[in-house]
Amino acid sequence: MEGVDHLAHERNRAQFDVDEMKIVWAGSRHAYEVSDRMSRLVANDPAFRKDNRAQLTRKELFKNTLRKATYAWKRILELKLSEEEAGRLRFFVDEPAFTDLHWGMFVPFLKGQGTEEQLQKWLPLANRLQIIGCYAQTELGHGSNVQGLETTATFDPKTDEFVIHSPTLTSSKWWPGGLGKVSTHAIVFSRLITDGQDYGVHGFLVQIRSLNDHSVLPGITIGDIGMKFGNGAYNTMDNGVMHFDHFRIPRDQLLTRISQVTREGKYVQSDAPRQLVYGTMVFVRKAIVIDASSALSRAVCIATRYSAVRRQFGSQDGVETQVINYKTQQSRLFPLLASAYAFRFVGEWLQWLYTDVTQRLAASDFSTLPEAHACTAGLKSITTAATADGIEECRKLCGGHGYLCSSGLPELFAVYVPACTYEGDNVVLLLQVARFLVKTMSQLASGKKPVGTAAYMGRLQHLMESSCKVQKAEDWLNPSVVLEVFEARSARMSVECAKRLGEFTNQEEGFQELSPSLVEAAAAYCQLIIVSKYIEKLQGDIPGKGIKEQLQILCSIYALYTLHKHKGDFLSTSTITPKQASLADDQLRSLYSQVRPNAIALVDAFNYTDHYLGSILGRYDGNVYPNLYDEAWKDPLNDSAIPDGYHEYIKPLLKQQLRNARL
Ligand SMILES: CCCCCCCCCCCCCCCCCCCCCC(=O)SCCNC(=O)CCNC(=O)[C@H](O)C(C)(C)COP(=O)(O)OP(=O)(O)OC[C@H]1O[C@@H](n2cnc3c(N)ncnc32)[C@H](O)[C@@H]1OP(=O)(O)O
Ligand SMILES: Cc1cc2nc3c(=O)[nH]c(=O)nc-3n(C[C@H](O)[C@H](O)[C@H](O)COP(=O)(O)OP(=O)(O)OC[C@H]3O[C@@H](n4cnc5c(N)ncnc54)[C@H](O)[C@@H]3O)c2cc1C
Repeated sequence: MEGVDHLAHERNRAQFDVDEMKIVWAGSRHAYEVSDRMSRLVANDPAFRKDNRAQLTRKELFKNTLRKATYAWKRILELKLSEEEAGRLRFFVDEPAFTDLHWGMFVPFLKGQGTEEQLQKWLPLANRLQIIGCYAQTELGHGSNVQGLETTATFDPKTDEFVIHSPTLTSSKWWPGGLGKVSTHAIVFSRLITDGQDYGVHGFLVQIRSLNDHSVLPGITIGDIGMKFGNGAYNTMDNGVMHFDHFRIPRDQLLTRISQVTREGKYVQSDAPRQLVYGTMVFVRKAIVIDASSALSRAVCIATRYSAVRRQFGSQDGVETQVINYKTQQSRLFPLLASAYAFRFVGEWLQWLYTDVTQRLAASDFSTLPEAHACTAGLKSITTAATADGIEECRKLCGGHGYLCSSGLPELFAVYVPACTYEGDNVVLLLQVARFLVKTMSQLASGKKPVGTAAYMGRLQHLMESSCKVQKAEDWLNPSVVLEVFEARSARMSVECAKRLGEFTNQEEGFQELSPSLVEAAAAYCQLIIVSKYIEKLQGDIPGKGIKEQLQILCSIYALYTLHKHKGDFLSTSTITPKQASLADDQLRSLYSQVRPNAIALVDAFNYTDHYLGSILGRYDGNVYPNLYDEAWKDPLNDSAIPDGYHEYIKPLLKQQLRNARL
């Protein structure tokens, strides 16, 4: 029954204007129009077909990715797309490729660390893809510990060059995407050594392959690091290994916005903090938070549509029940739907914070850098962990069919999970947030007023003594009650950690010992940010029929579900009583019932094409079964009724059994 909308009855139940919600989700009418246009452009072009990825060998897969990435670039030039349009086009092509690292890390690092002269030389080449760059920071022996990197860049005043060298096996660059087979250039993080002194890690621009025949330059060894988790998935990317043997580059290829080496070999540092060398990581972590809402919403869209199509067990009128009507299904699915919206809005805020800090840095105001680092690191950690778990939960919500590649969920999971590791392991990043909190607490004692997301710490005494006012379930719908409860829980966990840290004579030893609790306090702070930014968003003007009401319901679900999941924190800090926790659960159930009639429309608001979703279970028209059935026959195993290997293995086996039976 092609052409029939099996979910039409669900769409007719919606109590809000879906088209207006699409604009809220996209961030603005302009952003919506760009996304909508780019997603259709990709979906309607057969060159971007992706449904066969799981069946391709690594070599076929990789070549196919090169074809798509270069074709996408050709279309970008032909259509004269803006930077924004080009970014959205690449997003909807939905295939990790060398271009992600070129545009996502190489170019931003150049822009952030290069001087005007360096930008004039390199940026036009990079912007026209006349050179292709990657970001070579991580090594075989060190990833998290950036200060522990071993590659050296030793200045040779005789030739006015840096000598890039990998002194050990563990100093080999290991993981950079785009390095293995494609990039012509790399940002290579190396320890700067001049005049016998080691000045720590700096970024160097290094040409690694010939621009004539793509051969690796003499003195460098490069390869791909091998297959990664899942079929298809992230194997479209050539994550690479690179070893240097005294490879020479000109002195002006040290990217020198924060420090320089003079012709004589003197190291000169600017006034800017050296942490600015980590600036690209802040930029990408912010992008990863926004990306988390995309990945989670995609999985939720599939699971929600399929849950409305799927029926199991009878009901009184003889029609089987849609699985979306089971309270357990709702209690697993709707918090993920709410989280997708919550991550979207915190991502919007993070974008604002990033723009703000960038403008301040340009004016040599470094005061908000620690907060920007803590927020990007912490929110990257919380949102990627919840999204990875959420995608897997969506697979389970789709029962057996969720395990088929044609559901789109296995590949989405395999592509997504490394987000918990890349751009900073999630635990390592939460420990950075914990350091920020401990520092903020200690500065309180010296009278420094906390600002931004830590401003609530200024009301510490009140938050330590306040008691939650909830008496009935509906009281949990009051945003100021919810906000204060999250503030009190976060403040009390931080105070408890600080108090216990004070019992150690050696602070660093105490930090190591208490790190599991510190990570929990850091997570509480990040969840508070997500809840508070969502509440702030609702205080603004949000036009459109029923839009604000739906967003309020989802905000309450995100907050109360988070409270439910971390009940132990709220109870052990005496922020709420067991009775209040149980009232929160009552309120949650009631909220789930309010989401139910709007569920399909709320996922339609993501405006994903069937091409982007890549899922038979998540099809817009809900016509799942015939398509699932047809898809099975396309598997190469079904090319013939008798499989390869029958004559070799199965036939002799059956013959043997027959002989044994006769004996
Ligand atoms: C590309 C995407 C775009 C695509 C675009 C296409 C469009 C599609 C859009 C989709 C987009 C997404 C898609 C994703 C695809 C991704 C592909 C995979 C990419 C993966 C790339 C990578 O994977 S690339 C390697 C990343 N590798 C790390 O991530 C190492 C972690 N490890 C550290 O990050 C540090 O090493 C660690 C721990 C802080 C300790 O640093 P440390 O040793 O120096 O130690 P300390 O703790 O002592 O820190 C000393 C002081 O620095 C302060 N500080 C520290 N960091 C700071 C910072 N960043 N900014 C400011 N301040 C900072 C700190 O707060 C202290 O401040 P204070 O002294 O005042 O207290
Ligand atoms: C798909 C993918 C793409 C990548 N792309 C790039 C790229 O383009 N360029 C690039 O340079 N790198 C890249 N990386 C590397 C990535 O950034 C690192 O793997 C990441 O930063 C984690 O570092 P690690 O591997 O050293 O983990 P480790 O630090 O070795 O982590 C191992 C375990 O130790 C724990 N741990 C480590 N330190 C501490 C601590 N201080 N306290 C408590 N626990 C700790 C961690 O929590 C983790 O459980 C990529 C990685 C992946 C998976």
